[in-house]
Amino acid sequence: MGRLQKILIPFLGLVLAFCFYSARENFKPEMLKGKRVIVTGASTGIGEQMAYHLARMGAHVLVTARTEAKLQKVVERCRELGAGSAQLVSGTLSHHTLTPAPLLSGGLDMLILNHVGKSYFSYFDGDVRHIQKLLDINFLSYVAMTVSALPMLKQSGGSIVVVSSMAGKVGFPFTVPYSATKFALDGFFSSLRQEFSIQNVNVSITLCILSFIDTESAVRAAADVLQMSPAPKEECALEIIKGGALRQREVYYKYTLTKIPLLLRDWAAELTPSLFHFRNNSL
Ligand SMILES: NC(=O)C1=CN([C@@H]2O[C@H](COP(=O)(O)OP(=O)(O)OC[C@H]3O[C@@H](n4cnc5c(N)ncnc54)[C@H](OP(=O)(O)O)[C@@H]3O)[C@@H](O)[C@H]2O)C=CC1
Ligand SMILES: C[C@H](CCC(=O)O)[C@H]1CC[C@H]2[C@@H]3C(=O)C[C@@H]4C[C@H](O)CC[C@]4(C)[C@H]3CC[C@]12C
Repeated sequence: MGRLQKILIPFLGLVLAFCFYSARENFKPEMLKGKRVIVTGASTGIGEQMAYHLARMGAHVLVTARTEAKLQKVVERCRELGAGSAQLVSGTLSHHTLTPAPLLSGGLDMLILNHVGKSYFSYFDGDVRHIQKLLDINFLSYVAMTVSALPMLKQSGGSIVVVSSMAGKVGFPFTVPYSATKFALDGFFSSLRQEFSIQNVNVSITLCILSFIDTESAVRAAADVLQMSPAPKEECALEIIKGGALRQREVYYKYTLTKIPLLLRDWAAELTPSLFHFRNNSL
């Protein structure tokens, strides 16, 4: 890396950090009051905490996961915390999943795609079928739910929030299948965001790039191997909601060194529409 880059990259990072953090001060919890929000993967972990934050803000919350008993407890807690309403839909999410109907009868303001299938934190074992299954749960079901929810979100001028990972922006060892699914999310939703911008579709897409978070599944899988402490899931959940409510393109949580060079790549994406000739917003 040249001398100029050694000066430029940290400086750029500081400038962007200022922009990033100053925007967060515009968030007000009342932004979510009365809003209709679906949170997937909300029976535990970050999704469960997002449901509770949304409940405290007075949102109408619909939570999904496979384990109905856990979801029932989350719904009860949401009602105690002041949710406008709290509902659940239980079942496996896969590529043919449609967005849960109950809440959609009244419309939808925010779709938070958060669920994740079980994977391992060790060397890739060559199991292609596992990757196929994980792509279905972690990626294709996100696409299917987005397609199904889009008419409602266009009507409300709503938001899509996609929970991804630093492992979906940078190749880490021991996360090969999982990382492939998270990179796919970046490709699909970052490209879709560019099309929404060209076609003036008033639906925001927020990609959330998370570092190591102290959920039971992640700590169990990786705490012994990693040289870093996991960040709190409660704070992480709130940062995701803030980013979606402020219609930010990307939310990074936690802020780590690997973020700075990534911001340059994010900027590069902004230049892509200028590479095309458009006639009335179409090719
Ligand atoms: N924790 C971390 O360190 C990091 C997490 N992330 C991302 O954050 C998000 C949440 O992670 P985290 O809270 O740790 O995950 P958890 O394992 O704690 O929760 C996963 C959720 O997804 C649900 N789920 C699992 N399989 C399916 C399925 N086939 N269909 C529908 N729902 C399913 C689970 O409920 P049930 O089993 O009842 O279905 C649960 O509610 C994920 O997208 C993850 O990739 C990103 C970076 C770091
Ligand atoms: C070590 C990484 C953070 C480095 C940085 O912030 O600069 C972590 C970033 C993402 C983590 C993985 C992840 O996305 C969740 C997985 C969930 C699994 O259940 C097990 C753990 C993870 C592979 C987790 C491991 C640490 C990260 C790669």
